[in-house]
Amino acid sequence: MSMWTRAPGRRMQSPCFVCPYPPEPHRLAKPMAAYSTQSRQPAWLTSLMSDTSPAPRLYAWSPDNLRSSSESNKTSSADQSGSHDLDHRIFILGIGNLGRLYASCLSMHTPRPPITLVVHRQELLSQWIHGPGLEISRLGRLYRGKDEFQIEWWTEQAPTNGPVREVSRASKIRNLIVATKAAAAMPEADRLRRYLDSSSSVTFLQNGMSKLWPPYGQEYVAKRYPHNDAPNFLACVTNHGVLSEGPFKSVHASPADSAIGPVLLNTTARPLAPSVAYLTEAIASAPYLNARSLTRAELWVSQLQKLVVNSTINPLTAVLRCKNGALFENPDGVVAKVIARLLHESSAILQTLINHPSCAEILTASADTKPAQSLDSMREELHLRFSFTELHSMLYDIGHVVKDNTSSMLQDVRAGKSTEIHDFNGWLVETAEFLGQSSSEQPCGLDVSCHRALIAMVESGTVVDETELARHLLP
Ligand SMILES: CC(C)(CO)[C@@H](O)C(=O)[O-]
Repeated sequence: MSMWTRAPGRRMQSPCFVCPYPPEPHRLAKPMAAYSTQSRQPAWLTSLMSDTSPAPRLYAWSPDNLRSSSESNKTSSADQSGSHDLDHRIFILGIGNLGRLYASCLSMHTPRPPITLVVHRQELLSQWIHGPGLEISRLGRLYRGKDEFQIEWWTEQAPTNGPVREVSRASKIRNLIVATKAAAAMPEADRLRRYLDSSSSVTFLQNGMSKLWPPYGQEYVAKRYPHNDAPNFLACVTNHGVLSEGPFKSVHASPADSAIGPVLLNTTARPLAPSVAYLTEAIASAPYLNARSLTRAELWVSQLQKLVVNSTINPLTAVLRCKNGALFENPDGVVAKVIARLLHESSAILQTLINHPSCAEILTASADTKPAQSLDSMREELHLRFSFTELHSMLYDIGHVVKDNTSSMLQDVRAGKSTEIHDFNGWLVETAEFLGQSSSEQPCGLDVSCHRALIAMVESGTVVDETELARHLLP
């Protein structure tokens, strides 16, 4: 059983959360009314919609476009990725830690699917040409892969040297994994809309809640794909701890597990695109990924649980500048007290959220393939799962598994990159505000003061020791 579905006793083995394998996602996700954590349109959607220009034509630069013309005459790597293999080709956009992990695991399938890595800078193409390829060390063994992959850089600028090809040879991409940082994920997927349609499956790997949960997924799709030709959107929850050691090189420091499930499928296309099952199965059965497929409701719950982990471990390790395991060393210390405060706030938010009317349809969406379970009993189970005690023991279990890793947020701050604090703690704060505003009977005053203070610390680049942490975050 996945660490994320650890259950109080056997209660979570109820029909609602037992996942049939392989999945039947097309029967699970139906268009539904809304769940939103905001009453206004979110900034990411406003920003995408403010761009009314047509979807850009994009060119796929390959190493052949950087080599001299005599060299590129000798090579034909760009020609290998013809449109004939599109049904099986998996494009991975963003080759950071998670992109590397998924690419390496997918490449270990027998037979190996064709895989194209898509980098976001021309410089990375040059580095790839001269480097050893993708390297991941795991449990003392080194995985190395170069010929296993095609590599491309996608840009509006046509190459001036070598073959001039459009992305996916101007056909529709069938299988796309978006492995960028959270803030770039929707803008990147949106930029590719010329190459996506109902035959496409787009799987997001980012931590945090998917932006395409109702209602904004439907709103986005209605605006960008007005002819019912939207791609199918899926997401993964990744619990592995991966540490970057430079471009294309990572340590799989804490092997754990992953899950994949549907967020928003195009059910107007009948039959559902084969890419949904193909990509789901490719990920669910990839060596070393230890992944499984989830129903839509399970994915939503799993993302919420992972959010609790990321909104606790990531910012605390960022401000304390420590490895994950250091947070859990002293069960009576200051850090343990701060963790408890954060978890009390998170627990209250999630327990209120699951009782909000807008969540009913997400929770009941899988009922068509399973023996009926009443919404009330599902809520009762989730109430228990999101209790302080359950979240606390889940976090400490995970903390143990990923103790040797350096959190993605600490890696980001050390590399001078922006963090995902708004996608984690920020989401919780916004959700608490939404629940406070929309509660008609009695206003629920959800305390988010510890999450708020932690956001401010991360945003201002504050680094503290335990004494100062207590001063900032304990009453
Ligand atoms: C599980 C996790 C906290 C391990 O470091 C990871 O999600 C991360 O670093 O973001």
